[in-house]
Amino acid sequence: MTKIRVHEYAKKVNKPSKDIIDELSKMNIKVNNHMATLEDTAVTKLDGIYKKPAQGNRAQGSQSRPQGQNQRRGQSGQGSQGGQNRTQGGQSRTQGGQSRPQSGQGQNRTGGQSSQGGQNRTQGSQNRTPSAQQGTSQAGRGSNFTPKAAKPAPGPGQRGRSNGPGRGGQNRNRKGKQQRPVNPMPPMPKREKELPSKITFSESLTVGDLAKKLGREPSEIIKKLFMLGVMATINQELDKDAIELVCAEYDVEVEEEILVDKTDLEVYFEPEEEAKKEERPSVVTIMGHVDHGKTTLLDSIRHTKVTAGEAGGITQHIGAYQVEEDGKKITFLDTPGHAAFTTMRARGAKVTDIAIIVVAADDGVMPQTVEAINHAKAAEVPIIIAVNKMDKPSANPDRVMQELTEHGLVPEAWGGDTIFVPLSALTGDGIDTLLEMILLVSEVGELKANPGRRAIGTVIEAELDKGRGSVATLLVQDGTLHVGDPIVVGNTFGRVRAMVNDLGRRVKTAGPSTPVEITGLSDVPQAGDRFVVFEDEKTARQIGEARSATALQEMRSEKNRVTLDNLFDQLKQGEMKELNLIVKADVQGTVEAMAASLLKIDVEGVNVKVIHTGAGAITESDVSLAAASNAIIIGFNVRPDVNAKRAADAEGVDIRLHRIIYKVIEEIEAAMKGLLDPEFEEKIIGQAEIRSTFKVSKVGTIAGSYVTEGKITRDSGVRVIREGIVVFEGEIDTLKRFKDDAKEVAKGYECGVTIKNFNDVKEGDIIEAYIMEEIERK
Ligand SMILES: Nc1nc2c(ncn2[C@@H]2O[C@H](COP(=O)(O)OP(=O)(O)OP(=O)(O)O)[C@@H](O)[C@H]2O)c(=O)[nH]1
Repeated sequence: MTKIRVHEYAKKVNKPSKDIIDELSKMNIKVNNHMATLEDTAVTKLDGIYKKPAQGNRAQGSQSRPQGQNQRRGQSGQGSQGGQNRTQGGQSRTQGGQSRPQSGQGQNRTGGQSSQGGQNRTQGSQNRTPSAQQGTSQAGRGSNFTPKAAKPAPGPGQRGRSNGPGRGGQNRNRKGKQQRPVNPMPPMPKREKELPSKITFSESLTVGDLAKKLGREPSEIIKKLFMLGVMATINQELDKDAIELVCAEYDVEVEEEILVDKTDLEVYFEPEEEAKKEERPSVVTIMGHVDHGKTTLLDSIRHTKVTAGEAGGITQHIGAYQVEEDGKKITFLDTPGHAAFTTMRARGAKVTDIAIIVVAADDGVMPQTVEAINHAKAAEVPIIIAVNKMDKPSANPDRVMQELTEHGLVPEAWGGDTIFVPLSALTGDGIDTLLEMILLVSEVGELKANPGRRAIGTVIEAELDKGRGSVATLLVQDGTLHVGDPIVVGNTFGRVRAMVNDLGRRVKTAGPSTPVEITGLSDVPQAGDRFVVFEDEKTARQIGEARSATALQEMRSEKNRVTLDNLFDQLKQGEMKELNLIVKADVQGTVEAMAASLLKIDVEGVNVKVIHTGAGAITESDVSLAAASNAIIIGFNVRPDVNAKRAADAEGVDIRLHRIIYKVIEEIEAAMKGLLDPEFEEKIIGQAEIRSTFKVSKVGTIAGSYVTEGKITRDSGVRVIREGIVVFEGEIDTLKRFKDDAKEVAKGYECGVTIKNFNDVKEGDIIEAYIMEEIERK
């Protein structure tokens, strides 16, 4: 009888593998993970547990979505009865409250204050664990002054006073007023001021400020501090401890307001309460070496799984797509290659839950396979190895396994825990198993999100579309995105005007792990940018505008990227020992040839390192990889696409475009030696129309002209254009306004021009003036 694995058993009894593993550990049967095989005895024991309840579960399970969800719920708190879950949530919230005492307590307090102040306050002080602790420690520390402290131990006193009448908070004001006349003249009137139940501060407060917040004289606070062993003056900044000590004396709750930078989108990515979370599809990235079949695999998965179910659906490449397997969804990021993965990571966005690394069985582990593995490991993302091209006669999966073992990925067949799936992206064989494995790994990962919250997520792709304006594919990572939502995406903002899913269908909402293409943004964001939905458009606009302003500023101040122009300086200053290059060319052969020649460059011990190569246009991912690793991009017979260009400008990444290989090598060598010639770019500054000509002996032909555009300057270069053809190119000899020499003549004015070594000007000719501008060094 063949041994059954944990996950297989789990599937059989319709339970998450994790449950099975837990049960096994209760039975003292040790298993490493869900891939472990089960002894017959273990199976029998498990059967004892699962055979009966399994039925019940199944019945329950079948109500909604299959397995996972129900199981998981069952596991955490018996299913769909929100009540229990919620209770749990409450607990976790309280827990959360410990780290930030405010939240939970704050609620109690506020509620309390308005209604029955006294009671709640008591409750509040019980709750106030952290400060209470401090209170005790302080009491301990300064036990010698406890009696004194007890006197103003104003808490009770205060309470007595304010609550004395036993009426609620609503009387407070009146009470305050009543009290004044009662305590006629004597001490300080402020004494009568009622203590607040709670004060807030951020970072620190001066004694004066604290006094104000407490409605007490600064001298009183200073005295208190003195009794607590802290010598302070009115302008002294008090730290959190001191503030809490003083407030504890007054029995006033303290809340430290953590100053949140509202424009920092990361803030909104704070973890959610567990209770509201539901299972969400996993997000998968496919990586691997060039030509190992990433694209084919992505297409193959998509075609077998999507079009089958969605007859007539025209798949649309929006940068990600979803397929369904076993009734569960899986989201694939459609931009293969770890550059895309790096883009996200370089921006701090953790998008991928599982990395599929494709290795061609006939080619084995290649440099980019290793890179991909390293990327996935660095991101702590579980890896599944897809051993591709199994249909080829030369396929040698054992070799792949062997080679990967050297990189710490040991197949479970050999006692390790890495999942290897042999498949053929071309024929489709093995793809189902791959999808099953993905579901398995995501099940173990317990991926959850709360569809009820406002959406947050990451930009997968974005571009400017002629007709639709800014178009961005967003991956909703938590919450649900709705049409009409006010949204901040990276440094842009807007309202979600329309949403289209990966099947090209218009949708109104998009839940967790769903990719959608949206329009309605004010500008084009960048891949890897975060997005956050806000409660109203005004907030979104404010935050978006603030972010774009800071981004602009940062861009201006950020000049330390390596470029060929500053390369020599950086090398000289010893800032760099290595020159990182990314090489893109039109065909793979050229890429390799170029990379090889570049690696041969040897200038004074500086290492040239080609960190990435590829055939095809320079993409935004190349740029972000360059930005992340301070590299220069070299393009041979290729151009950056629109997004790449924009990203390069924004990130200050140097892209060098060439058509001749030795020029590339020469340029890099020259740059390393500091011999790069300054680069100039022609800039057309104006145009004039010749309206009449005068021959003047000794001077030549003067062109009586009218400046129609821009300006003509004395030192500009000129071209004479006749019927669209350049008939002469040279320099201005003289430029006059009436009789006087002019330095420049602007649009709308007439002038007389003579051109050096050219007298054949004719009426109707156009003089185009240009200057050569040195390109700004980065
Ligand atoms: N025989 C066979 N060929 C395959 C298989 N998968 C992919 N190929 C072929 O391998 C070549 C490269 O496949 P791609 O999917 O373009 O590879 P890639 O990894 O996306 O390549 P890059 O985009 O250049 O990084 C293509 O000619 C595919 O037809 C497979 O399972 N079997």
